Amino acid sequence: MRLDDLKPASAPASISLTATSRLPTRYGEYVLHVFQDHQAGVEHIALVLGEITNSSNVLTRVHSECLTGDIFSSQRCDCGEQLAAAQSLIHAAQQGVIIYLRGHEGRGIGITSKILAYGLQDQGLDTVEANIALNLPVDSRQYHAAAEILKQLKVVSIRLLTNNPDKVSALLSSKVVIDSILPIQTSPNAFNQAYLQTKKLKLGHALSLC
Ligand SMILES: Nc1nc2c(ncn2[C@@H]2O[C@H](COP(=O)(O)OP(=O)(O)OP(=O)(O)O)[C@@H](O)[C@H]2O)c(=O)[nH]1
Ligand SMILES: [Zn+2]
Repeated sequence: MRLDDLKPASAPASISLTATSRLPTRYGEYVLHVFQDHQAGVEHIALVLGEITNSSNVLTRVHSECLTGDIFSSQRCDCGEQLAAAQSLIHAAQQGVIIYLRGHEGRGIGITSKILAYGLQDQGLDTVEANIALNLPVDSRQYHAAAEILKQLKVVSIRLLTNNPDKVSALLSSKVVIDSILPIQTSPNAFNQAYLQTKKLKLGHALSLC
């Protein structure tokens, strides 16, 4: 796929493809596209394996940026493990896409506030209470950029890897066609057990925990 192939005349100017390259990874040889989100002022990533243009049922992970989990292997959350699991599943299927959404750090509150929230969680608040104590929204993420990227990649419909019902609703309201939803389970550890329990109980995530 070339840059020109990805620019339908009808695409809103708010998201545009700015660069593309091969990206060999431990999980296969992907193609990485950078999309500039002019409205949010961030650059999102689409990591594509195999041919997804005009394809249905494409295995898809829409992943919110988590610096601590994705880069530093933090055990306070399950993000890093989920990202690796998604890449591994896509590798096994030999087709799929990971849309890595920037500006989503801390469910939208940013890295400074997330780390402040971690401090409050260390004093006994849960992940939801900590955001509220900082006078910040519990979850301010939006997904229309992901929908627009899927449209520009000409993906017809997806198999979405997620446990988050709000993500499903948001993508559906942005006109993404979801064929099925696949849970993305990770192994809880001593540091993220309470966090996962809160995601399940307060945020409605489809997690099977004991
Ligand atoms: N504010 C805040 N954000 C967190 C915390 N732990 C992880 N995050 C952020 O939460 C986002 C990921 O959201 P999750 O709820 O883990 O998962 P999800 O993407 O909504 O749902 P899945 O598709 O099932 O993974 C990332 O942006 C993380 O930075 C926390 O304790 N507080
Ligand atoms: Zn995380």
